[in-house]
Amino acid sequence: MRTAYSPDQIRTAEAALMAGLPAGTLMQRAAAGLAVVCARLLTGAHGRVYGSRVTVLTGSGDNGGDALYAGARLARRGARVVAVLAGSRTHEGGLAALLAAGGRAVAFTEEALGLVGDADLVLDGLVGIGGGGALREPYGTLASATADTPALVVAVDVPSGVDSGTGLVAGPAVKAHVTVTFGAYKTGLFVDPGATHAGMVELVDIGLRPHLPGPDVAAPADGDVAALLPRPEAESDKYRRGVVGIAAGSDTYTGAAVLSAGGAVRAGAGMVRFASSAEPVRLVRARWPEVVTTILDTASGVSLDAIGRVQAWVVGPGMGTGTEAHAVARAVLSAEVPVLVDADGLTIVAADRALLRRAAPTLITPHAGELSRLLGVPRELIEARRLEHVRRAADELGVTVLLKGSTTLIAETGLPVRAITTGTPWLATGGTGDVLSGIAGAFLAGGLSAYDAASCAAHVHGLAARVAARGGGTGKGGGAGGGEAPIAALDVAEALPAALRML
Ligand SMILES: NC(=O)C1=CN([C@@H]2O[C@H](COP(=O)(O)OP(=O)(O)OC[C@H]3O[C@@H](n4cnc5c(N)ncnc54)[C@H](O)[C@@H]3O)[C@@H](O)[C@H]2O)[C@@H](O)CC1
Ligand SMILES: [K+]
Repeated sequence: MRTAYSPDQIRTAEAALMAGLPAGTLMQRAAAGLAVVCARLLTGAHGRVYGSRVTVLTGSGDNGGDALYAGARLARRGARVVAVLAGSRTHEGGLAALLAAGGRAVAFTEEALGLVGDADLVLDGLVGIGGGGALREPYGTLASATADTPALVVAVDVPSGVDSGTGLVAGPAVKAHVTVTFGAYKTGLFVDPGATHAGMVELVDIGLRPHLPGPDVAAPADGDVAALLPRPEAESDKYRRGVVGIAAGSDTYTGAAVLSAGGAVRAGAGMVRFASSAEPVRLVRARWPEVVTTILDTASGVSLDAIGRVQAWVVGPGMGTGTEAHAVARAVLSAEVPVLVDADGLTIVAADRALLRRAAPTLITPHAGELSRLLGVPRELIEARRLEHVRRAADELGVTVLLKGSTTLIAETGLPVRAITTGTPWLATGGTGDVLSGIAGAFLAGGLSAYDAASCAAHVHGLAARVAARGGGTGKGGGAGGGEAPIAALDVAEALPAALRML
């Protein structure tokens, strides 16, 4: 599991580590690691470090110091290094080291701005974990210039303009190809929009690990998900593997039902029971003959008694928001098993929050718009401050929350937020969320906690989308020349077995 920490956690750990070391040791460790990565990138792109052009954007804090010492190391290997001094102060030791190694330094001017475009590699040492709010000038202008340069852009610790504690970008920000971060990952590198600005993130060990507390955010890798997933054993039967109930679809919206059921079937549920009105039941039976279906008669009040035992429920996709749908949601949420609420189910609980007051675990899977209705907060604010709002939703609603997005976030009170980055932009298409609900429902029924079921489902869903976009599933999303192509939601369900085999 890759783990990330808030700037306060990092500073506390650094203080503890520094207490036992000569002054400046950590900065030297950081700069050495940074220079190694830069040298490797330059060698990869141009065959050598010697003669390459490096521009160091230098702010007034220690982030600038790291960049200057790394610039000095590159200058000693023959790189032509120029530092653009953008701050009101400059790290003295770092500047002296750069000049002694044959580098140059210039003040910020229009001309200096040209050095961003003329470099082979730009090192962003404007601000690190000490940054706050939108970048002031001239930092903002320099950060914007990194978007247009043909150079490799390497951010020092954090891309300047990205809030290291939240991933928030409040103005111009450096868009890096690679971010070299020190000691531990910073939360803002895992959460969009910060994660996108960071590019590939490389961690340089400076000895911080023994001093770190429990993480702020954690990003599971394939192996972590594989270890969590329920695997059938010799004595497993369909009941032990987990029976998931799905209450989804309506005579108006039938597709969501087929997709949610498909997600559950392909993710390995022992059995899927499906309950809805006649038309979605007919279509689910036609597409997934292994699903056991029940036509719900809502005329005389909803009862789930005839459906048989389930270990978890999924409620909401395509079910509508009328009186009958409300009655179904109420019946499902009064069951004493874990329940996943999605889509129309979220609209229903937004209007009747009391439905979420229950003893068994509840997982909700909103996108930013649905969370906006649940919290009464504008959608744009949720998009900009995803971490804050996913946590707030978990605390306020007392449930596990999976917030969909380019990085999916999962929050439960008292636990690190999980960040899932396996997705692809091709996933932003209608119906993929319905597939996710089925996958997570299958994992809940298989015995995972809501937190782990949500994390594993989002991870596997993202992998399946990638497989499908490359044409590797049985879906029809095959891209020419090994590239990626658009996918349909059912392709994601069909690619699940291939994705699970990859773990
Ligand atoms: N503390 C440590 O032990 C270590 C720190 N290291 C480096 O030190 C960095 C932190 O250094 P600092 O605490 O000096 O802080 P930074 O260098 O990250 O930034 C602080 C400076 O930026 C200015 N600033 C803040 N927000 C700004 C904005 N929006 N626009 C323009 N200027 C802004 C501040 O006025 C201050 O001068 C880390 O990110 C890392 O790069 C590393 O050398 C490893 C060891
Ligand atoms: K930086």
